Amino acid sequence: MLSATAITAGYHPRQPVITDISLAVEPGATIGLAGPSGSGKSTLARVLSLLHKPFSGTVTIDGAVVEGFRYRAPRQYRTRIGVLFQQPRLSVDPRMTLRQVIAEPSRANGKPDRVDDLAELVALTPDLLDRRAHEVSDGQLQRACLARALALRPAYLVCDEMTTMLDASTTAALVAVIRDYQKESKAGVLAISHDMQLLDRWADEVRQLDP
Ligand SMILES: Nc1ncnc2c1ncn2[C@@H]1O[C@H](COP(=O)(O)OP(=O)(O)OP(=O)(O)O)[C@@H](O)[C@H]1O
Repeated sequence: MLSATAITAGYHPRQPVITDISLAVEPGATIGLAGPSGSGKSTLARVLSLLHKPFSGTVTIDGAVVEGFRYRAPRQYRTRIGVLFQQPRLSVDPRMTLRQVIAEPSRANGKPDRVDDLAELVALTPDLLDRRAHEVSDGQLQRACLARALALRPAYLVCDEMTTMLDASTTAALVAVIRDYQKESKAGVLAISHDMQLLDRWADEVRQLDP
């Protein structure tokens, strides 16, 4: 289980964005997270992805309490959590080809890169793999980001407004890829979205963050 317990977090200690929030993602489950803009959904997602250190509270992964966040997060925990963001362009080095983007986590961890299999999984055709980020659409780039997020076969996937920039058919295709991966791997998913219809269809349970 990936869980946050009594998390208080934000960017200024005197003005936390979220206060005393607890949330758990069981293996195989999809938890939706909704709430108005500014309520702290992304902040909570970043804490759970070990990218942001909370002021207080704990994150545990499969029973182990995480002691370090950001660059201090132990690799064995970081690699268990895949992350997808709203704007793929901000999370990709523009000098890289899609092939390099998808291969990056495997290379960094000394594993075989499986780029062709991962590209097929997210329906990226081979000709796209040699293009750079500015030579593909948002949807194609988000497909590459999903392939990158799945590269190390994470036990948990945090999707922060992953589909906001995408059209309905690309959204449906990416959600289907995640569902298939989940069926086969029993991964737990945290899905953040403004789109309640999407969350109702996608998630087993939807949590609402208050303003
Ligand atoms: N890096 C940052 N530095 C300072 N304040 C920030 C930072 N990131 C977010 N905030 C502030 O924290 C609050 C919560 O932001 P957050 O992005 O977590 O909310 P959200 O619910 O995900 O919003 P949205 O639905 O608009 O994405 C907002 O008031 C925002 O301005």
